[in-house]
Amino acid sequence: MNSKKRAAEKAVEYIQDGMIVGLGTGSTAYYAIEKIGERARSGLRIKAVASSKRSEELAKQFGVALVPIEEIDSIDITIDGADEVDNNNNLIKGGGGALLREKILASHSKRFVVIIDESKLVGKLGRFPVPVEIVPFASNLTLRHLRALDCEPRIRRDAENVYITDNGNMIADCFFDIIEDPEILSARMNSIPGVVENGLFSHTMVHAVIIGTENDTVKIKK
Ligand SMILES: O=C[C@H](O)[C@H](O)[C@H](O)COP(=O)(O)O
Repeated sequence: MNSKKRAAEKAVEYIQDGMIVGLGTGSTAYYAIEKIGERARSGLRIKAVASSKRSEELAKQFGVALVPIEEIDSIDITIDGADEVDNNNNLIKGGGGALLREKILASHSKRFVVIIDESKLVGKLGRFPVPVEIVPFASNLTLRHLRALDCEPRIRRDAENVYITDNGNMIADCFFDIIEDPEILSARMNSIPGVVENGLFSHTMVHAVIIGTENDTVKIKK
């Protein structure tokens, strides 16, 4: 079993009967959704909300019952991947373009469990570009504001076309070197008119990080 799958399956052990479960997005979250489907077929009764159209499709494919997000008040547990995790459990997310819905789910979750393999661990964030969801209107001007934060922003493209999120927006991937203070940077980014949300997730949201290792085990970092 690969390390992403190992981390995902460990996280799914936290799910209990009757819970509302947030489904993350990406190649690691895929294994979690698959495992939840397996447990549902063996009798686990849960309802799920998805952080992307892709994860919604996967849930249907694996037989995970979905509930419209408008019908819930809170989420018991959300299980999701990350692109980078620093020493303090701050995250960069959104490599798969789902950061806005993911952050909404995470912020309403009693437990937000992050599943990664060891390659995602860093001392300080910044090796991976910070994805920032921006509205298409005046995106050139929004990029100017982002550039003033000492990064090189690039509009994400999907082969020939500009990548469009599930919310109809664009993603600016912002290349930094090292991010010294993710909380301050996140606040600065979100104060720019035209920015909808950014992919920096504060450690204060994170209940645990489950790391699948190469040698058949998982480590849990709190
Ligand atoms: O938008 C996508 C998400 O934030 C993913 O959770 C993140 O990019 C990690 O994805 P993966 O598990 O495929 O590395």
